[in-house]
Amino acid sequence: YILPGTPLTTSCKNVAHSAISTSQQRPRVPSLRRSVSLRMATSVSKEEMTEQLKGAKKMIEDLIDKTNANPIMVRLAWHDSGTFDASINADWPKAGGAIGSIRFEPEIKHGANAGLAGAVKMLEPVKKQFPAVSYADLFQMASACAIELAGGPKIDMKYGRVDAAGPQDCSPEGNLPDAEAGPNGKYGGTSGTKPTEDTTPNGHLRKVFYRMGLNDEEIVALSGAHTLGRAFKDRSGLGAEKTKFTDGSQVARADGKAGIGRTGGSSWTEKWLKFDNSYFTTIPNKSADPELLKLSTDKTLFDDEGFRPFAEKFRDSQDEFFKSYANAHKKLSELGSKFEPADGIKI
Ligand code: HEM
Repeated sequence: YILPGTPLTTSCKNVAHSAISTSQQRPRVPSLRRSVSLRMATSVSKEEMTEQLKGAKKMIEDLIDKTNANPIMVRLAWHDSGTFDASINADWPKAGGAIGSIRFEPEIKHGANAGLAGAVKMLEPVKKQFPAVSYADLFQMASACAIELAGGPKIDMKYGRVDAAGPQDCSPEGNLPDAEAGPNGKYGGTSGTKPTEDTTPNGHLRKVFYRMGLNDEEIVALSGAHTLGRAFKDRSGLGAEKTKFTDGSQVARADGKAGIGRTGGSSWTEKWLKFDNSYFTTIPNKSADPELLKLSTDKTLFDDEGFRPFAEKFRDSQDEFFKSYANAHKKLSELGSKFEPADGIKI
């Protein structure tokens, strides 16, 4: 499932003063005249880029509202950025991260990414209509919009991410976390940029997230994204075919409207299209409905001494959760990204 790069836009307003190249490699040509004309063919002004970003945001918001695709957009963005390895000092984009490489084979075919090709496909019409916006930006934008639309915190996003150019920029398989141990009793493995193998879920989570440069508070806060969404048998193999919360019989949306998209799977929370702190109130609740999902990597947030203070804080205060989540999400959304212009674009 290869999604080829979209042709570069040809708008040339204000190139001289605030040009943003949509290509990573500036052509090296001897004549100034030729250089300018080439740049004009591959660049858009900051103003034009801002307009395209705003247009893309509006289109994404409509798309998510219509399809209830909030959870899968959050998962798509996280699986693009979560490959980052902070210890790799080689040239961009060798360290992985939020670079849009998930749209290419082999990355989109990694086991952890099962189901995400459909999410990339949903965003293709947006890319077509706003071609100057990178895939890396589209993925991260869709996630931030999804959270906000579901009632979650506003995330201080910036845009202008440069896209990975091709399959050669894909991360190796094995950088994302496992929710349960494999048949050998171990989580993770040795195939990613760094081994993440561990016999415990907390040890495994730390190996994965510390590799990204994230800390315990950020691990716990980001895990709270499971307040949205479901696990599916035909993707991760986890959860049930369906539950009373996912069969379409109950309202899951934050605004009380009907509609869940595809039925089935197991959710972590009852209202799994609403972003709130119910993940943290449900996981430790022994009398929570048994049809709700509690994976080993969820339960460890209340068992591990380093994680527990944060998990309890987020259980007791949705405000604290939202504050911490918004900061951690912003950081996650920028891991490994290269921005043009370097300080990004706010819309
Ligand atoms: C802490 C380690 C994590 C593990 C082990 C984990 C594992 C999983 C698994 C097994 C699924 C089910 C996938 C499927 O069957 O379709 C899932 C879904 C999901 N994950 Fe995570 N995840 C983790 C962290 C995160 C983070 C950091 C985020 C976002 C910030 C996130 C967001 C989501 C969302 C929104 C879904 C629901 C997707 C849907 O409904 O289509 N997860 N996760």
